[in-house]
Amino acid sequence: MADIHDQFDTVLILDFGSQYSHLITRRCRELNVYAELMPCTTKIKDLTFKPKGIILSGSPYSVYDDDAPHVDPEVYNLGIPIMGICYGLQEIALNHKGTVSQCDHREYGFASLEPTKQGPDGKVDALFDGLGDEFQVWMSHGDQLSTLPPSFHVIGKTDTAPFAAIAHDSKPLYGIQFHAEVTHSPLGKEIIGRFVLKICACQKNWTMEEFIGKEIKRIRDICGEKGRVIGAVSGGVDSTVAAKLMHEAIGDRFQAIMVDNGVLRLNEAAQVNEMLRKDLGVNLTIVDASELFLSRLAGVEDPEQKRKIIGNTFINIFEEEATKIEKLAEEEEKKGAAAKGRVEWLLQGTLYPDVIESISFKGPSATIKTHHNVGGLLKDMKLKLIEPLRELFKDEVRALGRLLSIPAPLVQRHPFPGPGLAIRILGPVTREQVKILQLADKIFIDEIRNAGLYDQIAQAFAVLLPVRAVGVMGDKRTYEQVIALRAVESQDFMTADWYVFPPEVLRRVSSRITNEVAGINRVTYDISSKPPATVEWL
Ligand SMILES: Nc1ncnc2c1ncn2[C@@H]1O[C@H](COP(=O)(O)OP(=O)(O)OP(=O)(O)O)[C@@H](O)[C@H]1O
Ligand SMILES: O=c1[nH]c(=O)c2[nH+]cn([C@@H]3O[C@H](COP(=O)(O)O)[C@@H](O)[C@H]3O)c2[nH]1
Ligand SMILES: NC(=O)CC[C@H](N)C(=O)O
Ligand SMILES: [Mg+2]
Repeated sequence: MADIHDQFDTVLILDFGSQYSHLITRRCRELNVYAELMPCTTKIKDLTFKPKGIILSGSPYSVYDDDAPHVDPEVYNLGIPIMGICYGLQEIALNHKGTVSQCDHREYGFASLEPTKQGPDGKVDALFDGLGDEFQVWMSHGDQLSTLPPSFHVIGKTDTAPFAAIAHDSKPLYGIQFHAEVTHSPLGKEIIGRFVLKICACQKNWTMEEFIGKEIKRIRDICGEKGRVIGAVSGGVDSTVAAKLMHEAIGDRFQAIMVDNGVLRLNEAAQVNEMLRKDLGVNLTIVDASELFLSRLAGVEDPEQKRKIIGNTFINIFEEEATKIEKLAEEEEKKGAAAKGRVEWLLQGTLYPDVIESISFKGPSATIKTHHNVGGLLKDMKLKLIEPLRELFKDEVRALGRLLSIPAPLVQRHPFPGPGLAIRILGPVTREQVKILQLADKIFIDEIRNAGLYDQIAQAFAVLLPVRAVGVMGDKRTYEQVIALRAVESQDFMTADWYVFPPEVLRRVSSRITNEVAGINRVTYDISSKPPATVEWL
């Protein structure tokens, strides 16, 4: 089976645990060059493909730390271009007998890089050629090179770092002390581009147009003539794009299943049904399991327990449905229908950030909350996994969705968590509480859309608080619940900031919710960023 890195020129990013490693991967992809992240401990003999170039990331370690991670020295025998960023530069220097020492003071923030003129004709290195006599870069380090390794020369310096960028005299080996991958280095992407396009000579063919054709062929190869696939869909972007891609590849041999868990948004099941079946032509079964979910959730307040119950119930329902589909096919066959293939595969909408998290060199970080979805938990299922979006970032998935003619409102949809409204109702979940939250949430989202703000906001939703407040309505005292509104701007949901609304939008939302939703007499707006808060309240 042709793997993705056999089909596209690939830059390998070796991760030493920097918080920016994934950004290096992203920058290459934005330049239409396929890049993949692997732990720095990867052994070259275990690589199943030959990269066109390698980038060594930054790291929280110092190269001289006892437990500092080091690259397999075999990388230098591959004969391909290698560039180190920050720790990566220090690692290359150390591997070539240079020295690294602690700076007098840590350098964190902007610096001005001056490309150094080389040789008699005074040209600057190809990495910086034409970028100007001096340009802004962003630094984050406590160590720096104190002596240059033999056979290397300086290609750029700053006021405090005389070896801010270095290159080997005859081999394609480079090191830069600054972080070219962050947007605070305005020419950073251009510099990464010089490396991957000019020095590594990668083809610029990583586009979703190229990807679609190749991925559809790959799916067909994997599934064979008859193999059938089932997949859980939620109406969210990831599962919809994955479902549509499967449909393009194997048509009706793909069967989508949506579970109504009783904590979806207002009319969500009906809308997803309409969309997937009619607009996208995907085979869909909707299973109404709301009774079961809500009965298992009764009286539960603890957020992690809510997640666990929902995750487990999802699996139970999903397995039942998979078995039903298999049985049905067997019965039809017995009655003489043409033999259908076995349901061998389970589609999952896993994205690259999930993959990165699991392969990151740094290892597991503290669990803030367990993000539950369906597929990730199907441990003892006999089904094999098929994950067509495994290599993609969210914006690539959206671009893919547009190419697959998935309607724009769907492609731009805000994410919605698998455990749904259960983690937005702060007390126990009941049908009545779900109804209140569904109505308030719909008003909020409708008004955001009416104001033309939906696409500027990464995620918006209402939260139902378990407290009651006093109000006055029609001269009568009321004693009712409170809705909190949440809207955030975010690139990747790892960090987020609250969205600044025009006041009239908030006024309209508040007035509509208190007027139209029985049981609510007060609306508040959440002005917390992440960190220290999280996006969801639970
Ligand atoms: N109600 C549901 N019915 C069936 N599957 C679901 C349901 N909710 C979630 N899932 C499954 O869990 C997966 C993970 O959910 P997640 O919310 O992360 O992704 P998504 O819903 O596809 O996209 P988005 O992140 O945009 O909401 C989905 O891709 C889908 O396979
Ligand atoms: O599928 C999911 N299952 C979950 O249990 C879950 N919890 C949070 N989220 C979504 O993740 C993003 C970050 O949310 P937090 O800042 O609250 O962790 C936001 O987009 C959240 O909506 C979830 N998604
Ligand atoms: N960002 C980095 O890669 C830092 C590398 C190393 N820990 C230093 O302080 O210099
Ligand atoms: Mg979702």
